[in-house]
Amino acid sequence: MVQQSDIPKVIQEAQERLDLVFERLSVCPDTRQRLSLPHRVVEAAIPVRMDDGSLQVFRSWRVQFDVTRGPGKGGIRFHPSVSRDEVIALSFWMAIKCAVVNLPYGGAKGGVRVDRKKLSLFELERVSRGYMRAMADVVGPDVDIPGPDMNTDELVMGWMADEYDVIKRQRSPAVITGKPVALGGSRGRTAATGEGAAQVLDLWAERQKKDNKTIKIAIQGLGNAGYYFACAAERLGFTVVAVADSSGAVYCDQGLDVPAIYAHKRKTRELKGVSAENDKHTVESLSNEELLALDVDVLALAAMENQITKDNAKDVRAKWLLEIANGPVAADADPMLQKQGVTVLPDVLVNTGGVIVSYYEWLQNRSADYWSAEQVQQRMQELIRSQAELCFELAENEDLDLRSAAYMQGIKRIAEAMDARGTHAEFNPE
Ligand SMILES: NC(=O)C1=CN([C@@H]2O[C@H](COP(=O)(O)OP(=O)(O)OC[C@H]3O[C@@H](n4cnc5c(N)ncnc54)[C@H](OP(=O)(O)O)[C@@H]3O)[C@@H](O)[C@H]2O)C=CC1
Ligand SMILES: O=C(O)CCC(=O)C(=O)O
Repeated sequence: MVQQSDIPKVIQEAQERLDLVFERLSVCPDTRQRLSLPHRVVEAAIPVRMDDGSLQVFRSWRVQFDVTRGPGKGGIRFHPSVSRDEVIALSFWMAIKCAVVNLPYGGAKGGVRVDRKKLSLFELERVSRGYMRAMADVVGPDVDIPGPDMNTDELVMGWMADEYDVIKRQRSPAVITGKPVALGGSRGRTAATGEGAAQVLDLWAERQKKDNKTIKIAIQGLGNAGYYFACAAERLGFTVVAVADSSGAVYCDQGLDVPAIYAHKRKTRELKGVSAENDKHTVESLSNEELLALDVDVLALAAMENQITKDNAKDVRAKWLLEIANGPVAADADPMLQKQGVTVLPDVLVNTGGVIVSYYEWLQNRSADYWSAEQVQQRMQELIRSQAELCFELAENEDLDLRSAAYMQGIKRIAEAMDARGTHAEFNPE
């Protein structure tokens, strides 16, 4: 029997968010116990020779939280504050997320405690290859398939894929997703997370009978997820009026020229200094806090976890909050937002475009049959919209908030798989 004190605090907190779902669902109580502890946690030191000749040792983790529905799946995060607990929590949410959109995967996640911005390109390559050397024995196409996350991109995935091949002395493209197309990556993976989030928002607006043209969006985070979300949202007729990165935010009520702003950011590495020349209209500089409190229709959070907490939830004036990042709304802020009438579209549904296209990449690698960008886009849209539709209907029929409905959709599928494996042979709800 798992003791409460054995359960990592982050998982106790995660499970508290699921209380309502477990109460409502007639699944075996053992499911909750099974989801209390990670299946496997691997911690490794990565020694790296720096360009100046010194040696630095980076801490890293790979966690496979649950593998009942299939091999582990989840990205690798490079961040100076990443911790064992954070990776455990993220791997837990990956298990729920893959089940919400019915991918044949469990949940996993990885992390390296490193500040990418302080590394040269060669140092970044050595850290990436070092991570794969440390984890090569615990990942694999049928075991655990890493992919990109914060501060890791196709460059990093490509080096890791190559390192795995060198270690195993064979070509195994299906071991990792988010690779460059030249190495078996899928067309459309780079934009997929943002694209998928825009599709969920579009469907939600349609159900609310709102015209996209009347909807103004502020976005926190202008990296992979945030930038491609902005592009897709504009294509679908929404207006992006504000964007933020870690250096600050810019705002223009008539709408921003996001590609021009992104080009500036890529050149200078920050939003600071975006001026009127970069944009169709004059832009105003804001702080991140001001962006979160803007009077817009949609606040899209595409940066980090815990951006809206009990301390700033009261300042949110947007009607809809789109969670593109993982865990951007802290548990204690949820009831406050509900009370204020803010609808939260939850991360475990909204940001699944990325992992869906990662799944398609894995399928393409395994069949050696490669799809066009249009095929990828069409299949991803169909899948994310149909699973979002199911979730929205569940919320309506069961009178649940959207987060609880998404959790219910995911947990039910995990519980069914646990049951089918015979783990709960003795369980009979009748
Ligand atoms: N990439 C993917 O496929 C997926 C990503 N996600 C989630 O989406 C989120 C973003 O990931 P991704 O886009 O890949 O990461 P990136 O590293 O590409 O981008 C992160 C962005 O957030 C900004 N940022 C960081 N801290 C802050 C802050 N305190 N305030 C405002 N902006 C900030 C960064 O600013 P700066 O550029 O200045 O550093 C950057 O623009 C993460 O939670 C990730 O887990 C979820 C599913 C899939
Ligand atoms: O494509 C992947 O496997 C990464 C997905 C991921 O890490 C996420 O959805 O948070």
